[in-house]
Amino acid sequence: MSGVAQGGRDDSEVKALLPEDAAVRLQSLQLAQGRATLVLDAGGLDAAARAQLERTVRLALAGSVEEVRIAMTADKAAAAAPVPTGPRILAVGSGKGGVGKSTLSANLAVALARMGRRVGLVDADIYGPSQARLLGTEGQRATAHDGKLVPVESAWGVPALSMAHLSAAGQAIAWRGPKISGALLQLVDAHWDGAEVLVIDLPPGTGDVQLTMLQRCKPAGAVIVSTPQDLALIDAARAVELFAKGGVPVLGVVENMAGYACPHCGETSDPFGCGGAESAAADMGVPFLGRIPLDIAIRREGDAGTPTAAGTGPRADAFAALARQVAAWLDETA
Ligand SMILES: Nc1ncnc2c1ncn2[C@@H]1O[C@H](COP(=O)(O)OP(=O)(O)OP(=O)(O)O)[C@@H](O)[C@H]1O
Repeated sequence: MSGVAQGGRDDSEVKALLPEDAAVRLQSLQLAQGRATLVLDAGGLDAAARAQLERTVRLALAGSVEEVRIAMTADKAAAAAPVPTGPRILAVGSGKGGVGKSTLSANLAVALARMGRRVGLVDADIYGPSQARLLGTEGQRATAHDGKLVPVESAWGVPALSMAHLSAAGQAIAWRGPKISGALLQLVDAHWDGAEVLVIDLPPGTGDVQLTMLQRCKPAGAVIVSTPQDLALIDAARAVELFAKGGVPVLGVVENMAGYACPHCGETSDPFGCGGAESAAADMGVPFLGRIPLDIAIRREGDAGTPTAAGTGPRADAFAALARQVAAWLDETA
């Protein structure tokens, strides 16, 4: 479907504004609400050349659209070929950082495992991995076999792979270069033998890792995490849009850090507001998957590597309720 930019310009007119070096690298262009989102093939370009390409595109489109978003893929040829993976991939994303996406990914995986599902966990936050800490596997290192990584086992029935598990194994499998996309693919295309679903904890935002995920890993679905604040919800809407445009069904939005139960008096308050994600999900036309309370015990348990979902009580139940919905979706879409 063609979009229309500021001043009534359509896709082809905007494309015509691009300098030739950018036009030949253009993989896709989308126009919506005055915003142009371009995916450019940056194969063979070093960091300086990528920055220069981005500057020329922004300059060329300035005044013609209100906002320009540019994503660069590393390699056109690589982008064409999907990675064959056994398990179905469930991406957990958020537009904004710090909303509890890693905490939610770990607990969702553990809650699914408790229901008897065979689930693995990939920490796609290449530069800021946190799953080794959340699952209590910090001291473990992944091994490699037949050129592929072997995930580490956690105590919660969830095998996992994270950059934090790789320092030794990285050398053993001849790391395929510094590209972040390559790193992600090695985590995904590993020995996930027997797993029916891989939960992937994505870094926040809509950058290289997300694009690699969409183009090469073909997620079966995505869960979006948001806190109740407006700013987080605006970014959540962007994440929903990114997956929807990539043809990935969005299972729905989870509201994290909703409702603070005071550990002293038991009174519940809503420091970040309440209900924002539910109405935002309705606006976005995606299901609302429920609330996870803001509870200091969830942070403590995460820091201690003993995921909340492995325990009992209302906060574990909140993750179990989410896992039931995901399990139902796995069955419906099998
Ligand atoms: N429901 C919750 N109640 C209390 N603390 C929480 C909750 N969810 C997450 N946290 C805490 O908030 C902090 C951020 O969580 P987390 O690292 O999971 O977020 P993230 O979205 O993955 O962050 P990043 O953008 O850095 O990847 C952590 O200290 C975590 O323990």
